[in-house]
Formats: sequence, structure tokens, C-alpha cells
Amino acid sequence: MMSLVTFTRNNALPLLRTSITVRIQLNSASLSSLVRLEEKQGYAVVAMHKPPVNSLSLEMIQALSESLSELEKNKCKGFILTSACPGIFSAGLDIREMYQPTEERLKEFWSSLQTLWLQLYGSKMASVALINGHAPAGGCLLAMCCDSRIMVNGKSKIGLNETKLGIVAPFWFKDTFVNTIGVRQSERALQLGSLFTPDEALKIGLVDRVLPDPEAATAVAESELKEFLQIPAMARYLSKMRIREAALKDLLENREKDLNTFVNFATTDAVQKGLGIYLQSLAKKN
Ligand SMILES: CCCCCCCC/C=C\CC(=O)SCCNC(=O)CCNC(=O)[C@H](O)C(C)(C)COP(=O)(O)OP(=O)(O)OC[C@H]1O[C@@H](n2cnc3c(N)ncnc32)[C@H](O)[C@@H]1OP(=O)(O)O
Repeated sequence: MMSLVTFTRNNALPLLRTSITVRIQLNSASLSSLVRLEEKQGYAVVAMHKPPVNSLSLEMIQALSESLSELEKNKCKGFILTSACPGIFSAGLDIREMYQPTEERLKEFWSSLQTLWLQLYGSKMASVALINGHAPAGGCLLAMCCDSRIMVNGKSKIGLNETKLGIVAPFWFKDTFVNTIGVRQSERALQLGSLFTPDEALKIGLVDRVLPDPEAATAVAESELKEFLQIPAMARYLSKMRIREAALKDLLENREKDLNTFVNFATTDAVQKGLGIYLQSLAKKN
């Protein structure tokens, strides 16, 4: 079924801002509001919008994937990935997708996540993550796929906290982490499921800049992206691939195996019990 993702075009004169709608082939009509695409001069803003916490459900993952494909089709050179939900970048994978799932949906969920990672981590477009809120687990992964990370200071935390849920970050999450912060920091943080404050994240290189408020962070994200866009595109992309290609190749060559490992692991009694307890603890908090 056809559905719509809103695509706003900025004219040269900001006051004459018009809104156009791009038709994208998505799975369900409910995808329409999950991702907001805004075209700026020479780049796009991709804003996740799945209140309350931008959890990465199957539909959200597919909406992000389709949005990136749409940008590529439109020969977009770069984008800022951010959130339209105040205080949250993304709460990571939607835990409800992994808790008591049907095998068919679980497989589609994981396969779509693999596709999104391959697309984002291997993108020819330049990208900056504007991390305007919490970014645990899958949220951190999305940010790490970008070429630069700008985080708003405050109470938000970022990191791969999978072990705290009794699950294990897959090898390609780990590879992305290692490529970002190095082996030793990754080994420690992965085991402990560490979530870092913006300043801690800056110290270990998980983010590149910390800004006091969203406005300042947006301005820096824009100038950072422009700096990337000034470099000849092919040279920039091939240099990025020097670092990322081994990890990308590893998943491309092992997709099926990774899918089976995930399904087998996620459906064990121990993992299901752990996820159930974690979901309850999130609900109790409220
Ligand atoms: C060997 C290979 C095997 C592979 C194994 C699997 C590997 C999986 C890899 C990645 C895993 C993940 O990404 S798991 C997700 C991890 N995420 C988290 O732990 C974050 C959990 N959420 C929070 O800590 C907080 O919600 C927050 C800090 C992000 C925001 O806090 P806030 O107070 O603003 O909001 P609430 O906590 O009140 O939440 C509101 C609402 O949203 C629900 N919620 C939150 N996070 C999730 C989520 N990730 N998935 C689904 N639902 C989520 C929360 O329960 C509340 O719901 P209700 O309003 O209904 O109570």
C-alpha cells in the first residue's frame, strides 16, 4: 500500500517555505508520521517521530530505510539524523518486537534492521547525528553510523546497554562500536552495558561535540555537515569505506547466519524472561 512521508522543501527565502509531499512505497499507511524529511539547501534533515521514545519497531526501521532510499534517489548529498521527540533521540530497538514474537515478524524485524544498518553505515551521503536526547542501544547504533555526532548536554545518556537487558550486542553493533571508540573502551563498555553522559561520551570519542542546548547543537550540526560536504564526495566516501568496509562485508556475507543466531537467541526462555522483566520495570517506572 502506498503511504506518505512528509518532505518539506526550504526555498532560498525562508519565509517562502513550502511543503511538498514525496510518495514513498511503504508497508502501511501508519508509517506516514514516523519520519519527517525536511530538505534544506544542499542537504536534508531526517527526524524520527514516533512518540514517546522513537523505539525502533519494524515499521520505524522500514520508514527510516525508505527515507534514506528516497534521499539517495533524489541525489541528496548529506543529511542530519535527529529526533522530533523532545528529550529522546531513540530508545533503541522496540523491545516489544522481541518479546513473545511470531517467528515471521521477528525475522522480518531483524532482516529490516540489518538492511538499515548496511544502508546507513555504508552510505555515500555525508551524515551528522544530532543527538537531542537519550540514545541507548539501537539509538546509539544509529548515531554511530553517521560521520559525526553532536550531542545536546543534559540528563540524556548514550551507549550500548544490551547486557543490562540480558541480551548481547550482535557482532556488527560491536564492530561499529569498536570502529568508533576503539577496542579497549568497547570491551569494557559492552560487558558493563555502560550508558554515558554527554561529557563522558565526548571523553571516549563516542560523540564529537557537546553543546549546551538544541539550538546551538543544530547550528554546529549544520556547519559540521557542510564541512564534510566540502570534501570531494568520492574521496570522502572511499576514505570512510577504508574504515567500515570490513564490518559491512562481514554482515553482507553472514546475513542469514546472523538472522538465525538472533532468532534462536532471542526466543530462548532465559532471554524472553529477561525481556519480560525489563518491560515490566519500564512500565513500573510510570
Ligand atoms: C548473539 C546475538 C543476539 C542478538 C540479541 C539481540 C540484540 C539486540 C540489540 C539491540 C537491543 C536494543 O536496542 S534493546 C533496547 C534498549 N533500550 C533501552 O534499554 C531503553 C529503555 N528505555 C528507557 O530507558 C527509557 O524509556 C528512556 C530513558 C529511553 C526514556 O525515559 P522516559 O522516562 O522519557 O520514558 P519512559 O521510560 O517512561 O518510556 C515511555 C514509554 O516507552 C516505553 N519504552 C521505552 N523504551 C522502550 C523500548 N526500547 N522499546 C519499547 N518500549 C519502550 C516504556 O515502556 C513506556 O511505555 P508505557 O508508557 O506504556 O509505560
